[in-house]
Amino acid sequence: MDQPEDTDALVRFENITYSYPYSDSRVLSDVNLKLEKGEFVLLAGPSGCGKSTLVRCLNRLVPEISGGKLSGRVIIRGKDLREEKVHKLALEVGMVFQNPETQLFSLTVEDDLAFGPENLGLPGKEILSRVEKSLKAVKLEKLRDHFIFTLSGGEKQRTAIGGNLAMEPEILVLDEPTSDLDPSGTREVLDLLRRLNAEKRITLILIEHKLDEVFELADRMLVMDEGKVILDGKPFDILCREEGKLKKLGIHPPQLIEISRLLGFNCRTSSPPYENILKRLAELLMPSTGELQPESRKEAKPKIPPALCPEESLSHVRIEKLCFRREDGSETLKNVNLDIKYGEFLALLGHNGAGKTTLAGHLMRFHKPSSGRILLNGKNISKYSTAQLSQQIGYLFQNPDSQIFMNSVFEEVRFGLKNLKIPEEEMKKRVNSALEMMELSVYRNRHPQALSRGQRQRLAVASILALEPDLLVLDEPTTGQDRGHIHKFLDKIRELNRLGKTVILISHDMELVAEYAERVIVMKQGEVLLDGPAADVFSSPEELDAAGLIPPLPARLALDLRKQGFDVPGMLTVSELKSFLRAHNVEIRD
Ligand SMILES: Nc1ncnc2c1ncn2[C@@H]1O[C@H](COP(=O)(O)OP(=O)(O)OP(=O)(O)O)[C@@H](O)[C@H]1O
Ligand SMILES: Nc1ncnc2c1ncn2[C@@H]1O[C@H](COP(=O)(O)OP(=O)(O)OP(=O)(O)O)[C@@H](O)[C@H]1O
Repeated sequence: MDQPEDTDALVRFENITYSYPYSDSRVLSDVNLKLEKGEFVLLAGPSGCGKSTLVRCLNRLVPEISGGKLSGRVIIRGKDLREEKVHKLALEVGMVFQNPETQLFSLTVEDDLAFGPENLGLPGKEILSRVEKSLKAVKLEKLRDHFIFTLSGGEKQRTAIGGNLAMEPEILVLDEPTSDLDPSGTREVLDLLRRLNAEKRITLILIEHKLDEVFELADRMLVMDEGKVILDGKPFDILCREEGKLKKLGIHPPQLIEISRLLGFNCRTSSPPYENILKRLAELLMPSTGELQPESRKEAKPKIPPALCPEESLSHVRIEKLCFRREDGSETLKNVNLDIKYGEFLALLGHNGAGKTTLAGHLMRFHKPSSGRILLNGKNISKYSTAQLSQQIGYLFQNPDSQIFMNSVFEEVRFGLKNLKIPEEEMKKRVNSALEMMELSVYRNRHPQALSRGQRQRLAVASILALEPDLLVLDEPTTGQDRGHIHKFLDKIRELNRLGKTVILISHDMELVAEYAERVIVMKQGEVLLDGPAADVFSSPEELDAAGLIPPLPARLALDLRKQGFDVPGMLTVSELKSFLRAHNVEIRD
């Protein structure tokens, strides 16, 4: 029987069930949802649960482009989308995809932002004004004339968001829009979304794995699992009430909620402001640490670019006076000196466009230095080809699609091993174990492009792990992954590191860096700004701020407690904070 039309809801999903072509398994299973105009909805769920597929029903990319079987209806403003044209919907429902490269087609940043409004047939003046507003909103004014192919990952992400903003759509779907952005860029974009939602009442659907920055912005949180919406409510309520269920799905509570709960705050409707958490911590520590101890404050001192180590033989990688000037004359790397020892777990951080990927790419000779040199195992790499280097270095590209090209998941992992001429039996063993490690065994015969983004990312990682290289260079390996998979994967990397592998991790995720990396290098505009143990670097908020970075919450709390005179060590993670409080007999709720 037809349900009566609900004229209030902006969007209705009615009994949506969907399977991809050549597959009987349901990726969406009887989804029923109503979204009101102006709602800010946070959509979470483990990698592969169907989030991207669900939102793609809103502009009929599913099933018009994807193929497959869709039953049920999606209704926007009372209109059944089956009667709408896909190209028209693309203008009404803005969509920022996970991989920005799939939606940038113009030559320059400015052209790309103008593309949508031009297609709407708007007058020239209006187009110009929208482009200007969007450029400003995503802070790309300075790069307006730059060619898209020259942009860094984060700059591309900003362009994709800007392009959608310029269309001023009524509904805007963002599929992990901040995954490639630096922390301050993330805050800016989220602030922009908050304003768009509040001032223009744009309905927002935000898909995110990392909830820390977003949960306070959303009015509503939806959690999916295996093609179904299993939780629907206020973010605070869900995060507090359903912690166990969420953790099982790999959705970890934001640090703010975790710490607030530890300290006995009630977070069912809101979280306490940072100042209140700090105050509570100070109160709790007061009796046990006794009086204030300003003189014992240990100001951590990160090393500023280190002097070159004279003992070359100890270095796994040694970068000496490396400069890289591009054809357009821009200096992307300026006198970089680094000495990386065997078995180090090092994180390379910096704002979008700081030069991290360019530096890492030098190790593989994707770029040739303008001056300076790089030694690998004491040998100048200028003698080696990229193919030779790839036998010693496992290099994970920022975008997994840049390195996936075989026709099945199994073949993809086997490919690199074939090049190493490893015997067939050994090869199979390694492929199977890498697929198992990355929880991809069930997809072994599937085409890689028929995987979700998180699954493709894990496939790229599996291909590298199978090679068992001595040096792993991982350029933002955690994008598109739920926290459960991220921890399993990074635990594995840590295990390899403990067995002696050297790891260079490029990341914008400060929490993960704080948890896993021993040494942190911060780049700013092509130079090394900070280099030292993680605890020291995260105790330098001013320098980090200059590089667009924000220390994780426990590190900020420790720093502020020290400023108040408490003798608190540099703490990087919630578990370190817990141990510290326990050691000081502070009662916490665990
Ligand atoms: N073209 C396709 N053919 C067959 N199966 C597909 C195809 N694309 C995606 N899938 C499968 O559909 C399921 C849902 O994928 P979807 O991309 O919607 O997940 P997701 O929740 O957005 O994941 P992620 O967080 O990793 O992006 C996954 O198990 C994926 O393997
Ligand atoms: N092919 C190119 N031509 C000209 N400039 C380029 C090219 N590739 C990158 N750049 C510029 O070099 C700078 C450094 O880029 P890189 O990708 O190394 O930055 P990143 O620190 O890895 O940034 P992100 O965090 O955004 O990935 C950026 O400003 C970028 O615009």
